[in-house]
Amino acid sequence: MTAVSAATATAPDAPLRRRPPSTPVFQVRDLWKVFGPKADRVPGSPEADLDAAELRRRTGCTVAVRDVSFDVHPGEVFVVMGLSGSGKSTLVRCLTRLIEPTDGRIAIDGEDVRGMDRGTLRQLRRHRAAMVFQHFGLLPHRTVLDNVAYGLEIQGRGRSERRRRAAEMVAKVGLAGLEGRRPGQLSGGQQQRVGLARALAADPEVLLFDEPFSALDPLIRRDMQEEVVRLHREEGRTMVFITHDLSEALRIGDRIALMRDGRIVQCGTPEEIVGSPADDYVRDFVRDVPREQVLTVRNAMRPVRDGEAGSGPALAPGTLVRDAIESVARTGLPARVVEEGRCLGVVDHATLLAVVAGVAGRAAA
Ligand SMILES: Nc1ncnc2c1ncn2[C@@H]1O[C@H](COP(=O)(O)OP(=O)(O)OP(=O)(O)O)[C@@H](O)[C@H]1O
Repeated sequence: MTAVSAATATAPDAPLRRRPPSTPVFQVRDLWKVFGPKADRVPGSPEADLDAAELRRRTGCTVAVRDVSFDVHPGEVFVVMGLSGSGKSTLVRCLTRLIEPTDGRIAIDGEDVRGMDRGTLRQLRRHRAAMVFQHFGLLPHRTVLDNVAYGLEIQGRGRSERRRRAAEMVAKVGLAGLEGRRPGQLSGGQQQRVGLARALAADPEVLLFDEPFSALDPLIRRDMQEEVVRLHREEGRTMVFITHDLSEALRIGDRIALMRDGRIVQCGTPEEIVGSPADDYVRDFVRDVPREQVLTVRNAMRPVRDGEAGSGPALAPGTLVRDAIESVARTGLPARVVEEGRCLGVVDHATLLAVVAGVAGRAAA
């Protein structure tokens, strides 16, 4: 079984920067990462538009990230999703220059990352944007508590503070009572939780997860996804999460960047990606998603007809179609979509079925 952990540690007096409220945590503009000889000649050149095999044949280079721009907002779970080889890991490693970008701009809290010297970068990775890897073992001879405290130890925190904070984090991830065990005495899911607690103990502003749960069996995986969502709700910490699993992305993401061949082909909320795919590739990607579990009544409703505004159950615009189906089935009446006392529209059997059948736009027309 694998475990997660985080790059942690720094001097105890390191400055923790606080950004003005509206500044994105990460701002990425026109970012390229090209592997191979003379890589810096590729971005923006005619060769950059060649297909991967031809580019490799002519230049020996691979474009892993291709002219990518996006923002990560404070407090959101931003998911980078795509098939194997689409560039997810390279992109996220570029954010803290674990991989050196070839071209483009990256800012954290408005501060230029590409201009940072080595010391500042180390601070960045340890304090501000900690990476939680899938294959990053816990220390086998240390207890759960000491594993969680490890990052704080390297940060130079005092023993009592370390133990207090580590115990807090162990409880937070649901492992209270197991503090004295060693990693080998834990299940895979429990080991993941230790890794998560270790990352949280260091209190980074952003957690960067690289497929942390992909080696777990489906039930434990689901458990860990819920754990991440819960921690996110409780703490409001910004998270960037890589996955190749669409259902995982839809479950945990506030927004999803869908990558293909190094490009972001669509960036939006789960509802935008499933409800309004940007092209045939995205449409194909989300074809099998149960739409009623992602789309809300705001996008399913039709205009109100005479006499409807005062009857039927009232639903908030953000209600999932799945839940609206239950209301309509239970009452036998069309449901009103109500916001601040105003009826915005109505969902009835036909509009809800149209969502399930994937013909919602056509039915509303
Ligand atoms: N060090 C490297 N040298 C050359 N090419 C690389 C290097 N690292 C990655 N690549 C290539 O860059 C592309 C993107 O790889 P990357 O690992 O970022 O994709 P990914 O979407 O994270 O894939 P996976 O889900 O399999 O981890 C791939 O074509 C890969 O072969």
